[in-house]
Amino acid sequence: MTAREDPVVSVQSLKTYYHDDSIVGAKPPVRAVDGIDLDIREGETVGLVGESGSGKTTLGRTIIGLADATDGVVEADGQDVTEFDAEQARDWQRRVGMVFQDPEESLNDRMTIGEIVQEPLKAHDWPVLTVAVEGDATVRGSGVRPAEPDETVDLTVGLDGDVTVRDELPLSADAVTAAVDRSGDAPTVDVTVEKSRAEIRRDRAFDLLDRVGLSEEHFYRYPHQFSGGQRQRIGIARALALEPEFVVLDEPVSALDVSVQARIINLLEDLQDEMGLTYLFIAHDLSVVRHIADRVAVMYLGNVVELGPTESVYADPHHPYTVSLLSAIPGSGSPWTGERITLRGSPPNPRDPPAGCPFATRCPAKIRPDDYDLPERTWRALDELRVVFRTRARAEASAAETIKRLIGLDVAGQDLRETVSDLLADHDLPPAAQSTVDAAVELAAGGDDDAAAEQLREAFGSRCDREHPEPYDGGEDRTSQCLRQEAEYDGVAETIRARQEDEP
Ligand SMILES: Nc1ncnc2c1ncn2[C@@H]1O[C@H](COP(=O)(O)OP(=O)(O)OP(=O)(O)O)[C@@H](O)[C@H]1O
Repeated sequence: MTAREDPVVSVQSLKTYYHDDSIVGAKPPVRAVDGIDLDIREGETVGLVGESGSGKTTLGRTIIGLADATDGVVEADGQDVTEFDAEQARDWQRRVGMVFQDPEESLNDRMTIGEIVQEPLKAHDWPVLTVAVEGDATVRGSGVRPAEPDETVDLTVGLDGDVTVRDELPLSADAVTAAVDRSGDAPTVDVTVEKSRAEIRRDRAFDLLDRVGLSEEHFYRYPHQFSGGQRQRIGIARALALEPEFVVLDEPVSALDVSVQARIINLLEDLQDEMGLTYLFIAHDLSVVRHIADRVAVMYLGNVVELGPTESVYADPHHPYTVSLLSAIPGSGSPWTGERITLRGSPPNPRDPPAGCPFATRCPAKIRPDDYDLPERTWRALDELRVVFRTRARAEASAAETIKRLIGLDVAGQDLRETVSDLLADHDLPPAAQSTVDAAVELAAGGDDDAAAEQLREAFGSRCDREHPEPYDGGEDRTSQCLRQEAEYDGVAETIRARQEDEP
């Protein structure tokens, strides 16, 4: 669907860190969300992708107020969600919903489907019907209150006592009477609802089950009696119970068979159209969000490294991490025509992220200094050598042991110099580079591993290791956080292709 421009939620410089509870020996916090800017516009679906642990769930939970922000702003209707008091937070909870990945775990097996779907209704004491009266009037009655300006109106009462009920409510106008007393200065309206709130809740649950493709007969059954796809439908009905505007869908189809996935995605799209919903759709790979997302946000180590309209990002990814994710889509669906990119190693520890670009340690398009013309594999060997010295400086372990762990070499009995030459054995370093390495090894052998690492950094270090990239405006509603977007550098895809050709 076409999104309108207004953001429902505007995330600004958001950080969510998890701190250890223990005071003694506390580790640095996990920087799950580490400085994110993201507007989610009314009516759109933003696909949030990235590998496990990149912080997707934490971002979704922080937006809807289930996780505490450490810093930054989550703005909705001009207010900062992260600063809400208890009552405002409760109000916000009504306006947002969340669907979880594993319908098996997220549904309580001791509750019937009817109870599960009604749970949020009861928790929020729903319904208290909002009443709008023509002109200035006082509203009285149990289970009703006057509608605030800009609030959804449940009952509209005319001064002749005529009542109109909002279509979405399971309540007929016959069940509501309004007695208008005009004897005072302003009219007073006494509203009586003949249907109990429990009955309205039950009928609302029936409606919700119907909307998600289940039926009344399922009301008294238990979750274990349903298939995975049906359980996810129940999870969706529960998330929509309070008519939210914004829903976080956290891997809603990842646990389902492929054939079922398509049906659930279709259902979510239909519900979005019918109810005017805005979605944040979390998935770990790009193939799932391709059809449902208007825009895609790619997350890595607590950062949104690329953001843009889905088709545009697919056709021409700007960030090397996006390129690598796209290259992993199996079959002909991938717009990346090069070889699959296998990222080296694993993501850095989010308690201790790199100082520069978060992706620098694994980036297949890392910027290299102009001083030497070396093949990429040699640059990587030099990076590894620097990590060895740094790790050795920190851990005070023997360099041989460190190297052994890092690259799996058999180094038993060898000394530092030998293991370093093993690491660089297949690489042809120009004399100037070789003497820099030799000097660094001497420093390390003399016990000054820090100086050795620093020497290598000065000679062979990359901008990417030092500078955290700012969001770069790529035009056409696109941003990416990669220094390679600057005009002086070759493009990301082009660089990766050239490096792949260099090293079959
Ligand atoms: N309650 C918590 N306490 C401490 N660390 C946490 C907590 N929840 C998540 N983390 C850590 O925060 C980081 C981000 O986790 P998060 O679940 O947000 O990522 P994700 O991208 O959604 O991953 P997944 O797809 O595996 O859920 C991870 O390193 C994770 O281990």
